[in-house]
Amino acid sequence: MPVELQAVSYAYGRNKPRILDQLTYTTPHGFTVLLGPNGAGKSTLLKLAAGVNQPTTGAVRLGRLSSTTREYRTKVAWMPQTITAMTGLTAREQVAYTGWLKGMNRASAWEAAATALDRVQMKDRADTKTKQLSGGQLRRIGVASALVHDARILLLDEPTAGMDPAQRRVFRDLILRLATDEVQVLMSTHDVADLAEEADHVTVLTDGRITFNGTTRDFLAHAPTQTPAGRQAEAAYTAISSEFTAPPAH
Ligand SMILES: Nc1ncnc2c1ncn2[C@@H]1O[C@H](COP(=O)(O)OP(=O)(O)OP(=O)(O)O)[C@@H](O)[C@H]1O
Repeated sequence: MPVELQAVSYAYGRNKPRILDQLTYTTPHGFTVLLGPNGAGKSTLLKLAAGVNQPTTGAVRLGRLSSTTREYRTKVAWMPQTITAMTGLTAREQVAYTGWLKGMNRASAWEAAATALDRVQMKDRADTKTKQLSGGQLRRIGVASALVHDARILLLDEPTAGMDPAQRRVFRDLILRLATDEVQVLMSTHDVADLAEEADHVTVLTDGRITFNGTTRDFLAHAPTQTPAGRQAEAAYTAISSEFTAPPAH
């Protein structure tokens, strides 16, 4: 079941500009990458879909459930751009804590944390204090925290930012495994080349508006015909971006 943003507008406070204005969007099936330039509103869209922020006008729903409800937030997981290592907690404790915050009892959260750490290949770091983990490892803790409570929708905000190419490859494989028939993954990224070709869907957000939303195949079809293999996603993204910014023909 998808998340639906229904004519959603959002501003960070009264008298502040609207970052999103009457945006309507349904999260696609499978694995979707959310692309767009800096400041386009990707994080804002993900926070609204996660129920972390509430729209100024419009509604965010998952079937019958409104994003204002606690039940909604148990079905949707959000990984923020910055993962905070909690002082004094081990990796397993930090992941279990997230599960508990999402309404699991202590024993189930503790067991689920071990499984989630295993899925992100961090089982051997379960007893390490999160303050001692590298940036890439901490991001994997972020994904494990998103996985711990069996959410149906995973919203990941630039999970590969700051990773080296080898870490990105491991991460990409992990994310590809996460999207299943039952679980949707919507992930913002600037790694167009790395991820867009692997996704089922691509959504491009420009200046708070959706400028492309379709299958990866349709997205890649925007690349000029002579584009070499391996450069298709970047070329398609550039073409879509310039279509949007091009002045109207006279
Ligand atoms: N907490 C905040 N208070 C005020 N303005 C904010 C806040 N967070 C974001 N903004 C503004 O909202 C707009 C959209 O920001 P957002 O972080 O959603 O974009 P983004 O597409 O995720 O950008 P990036 O790719 O740089 O992460 C920007 O103009 C930003 O300055």
